Amino acid sequence: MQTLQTTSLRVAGNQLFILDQQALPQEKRWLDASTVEALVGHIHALRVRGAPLIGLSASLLLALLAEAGKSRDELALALDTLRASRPTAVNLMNNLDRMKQALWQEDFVPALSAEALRLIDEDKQLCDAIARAGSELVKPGSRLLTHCNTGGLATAGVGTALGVIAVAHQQGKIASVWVDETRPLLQGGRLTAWELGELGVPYQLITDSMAASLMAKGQVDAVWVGADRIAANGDVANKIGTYSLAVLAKFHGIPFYVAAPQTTLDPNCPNGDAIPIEQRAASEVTGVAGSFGAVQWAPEEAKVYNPAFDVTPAALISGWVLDTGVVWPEAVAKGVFA
Ligand SMILES: CSC[C@H]1O[C@H](OP(=O)(O)O)[C@H](O)[C@@H]1O
Repeated sequence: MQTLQTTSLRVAGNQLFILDQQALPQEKRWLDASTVEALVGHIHALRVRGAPLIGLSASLLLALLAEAGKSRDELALALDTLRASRPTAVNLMNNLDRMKQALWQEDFVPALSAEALRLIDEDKQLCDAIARAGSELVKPGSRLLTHCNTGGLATAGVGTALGVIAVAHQQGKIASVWVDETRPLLQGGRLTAWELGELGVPYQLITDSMAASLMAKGQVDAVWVGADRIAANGDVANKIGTYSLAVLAKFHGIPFYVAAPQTTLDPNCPNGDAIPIEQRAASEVTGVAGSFGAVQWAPEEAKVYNPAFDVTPAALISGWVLDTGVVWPEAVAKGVFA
């Protein structure tokens, strides 16, 4: 496969490398992800993360394994293993379903490579389209609030919600961005802060618990988040803490937008109750770990509830900003996502 580089993926010499997103921003560390075991480990540990990126990394690896001579049966097993690596973000399943179609073609090696590269190029274009559509909703002088990380690190392009913010910034419409640190894994405090700094977008980092008082003070003009899965009725699974932001935004009359590509839609999932929510390790809540080391502060015996995502009901969402344009609640109520 040709040499390829995105913000957090690299293909060189038929090997896949990933930018370790758990080491950022203190360290830019590229790690080998050229086996199923290695990539699954990176996905489990969120060294590779972000709904679109998880699917794209898995697709690229499958294509590289095919070029390395793996049999169709070995590739089918690899595909199933990768497909099960994280349960909530549907982009992974959607991408690998397309790769499976390529796998069953007679000349499957070039078919897999072509499909993986097509998915990468499509995601870049999807991000650009989302950013164009979403930036039109951003008014001059906006103070936006965002949660988790939805930028170039999580996609092959400019990002989803963060792509909207980046383009709106280029248009001179962003006064500032409130960045939720996003406990427990701090994707906002580590990754979004880093990406917005690189982009020169003015931002202030806040703890997740500060969003409510900022809204009460009239300091937030709109909330922009990404998505891991959009159900047929418009319910959205996203990083834990998104639902509380949506409730707060509704209470304060603040627009709440979800930005996502088509690959996040799941018409086979009737509503948010049917979205599998990944439960993660207690150690992510009882302490913190990164390239700086690790520290634990809660009692060893502490019982912990650590869902990686929550579900925001469609009734709390002002608009779904997709690559095909903005989808408003009336259309969602009529079943546009079904
Ligand atoms: C454009 S990324 C979408 C989505 O993925 C993130 O989850 P994670 O960091 O666990 O992979 C987060 O929910 C983002 O909103």
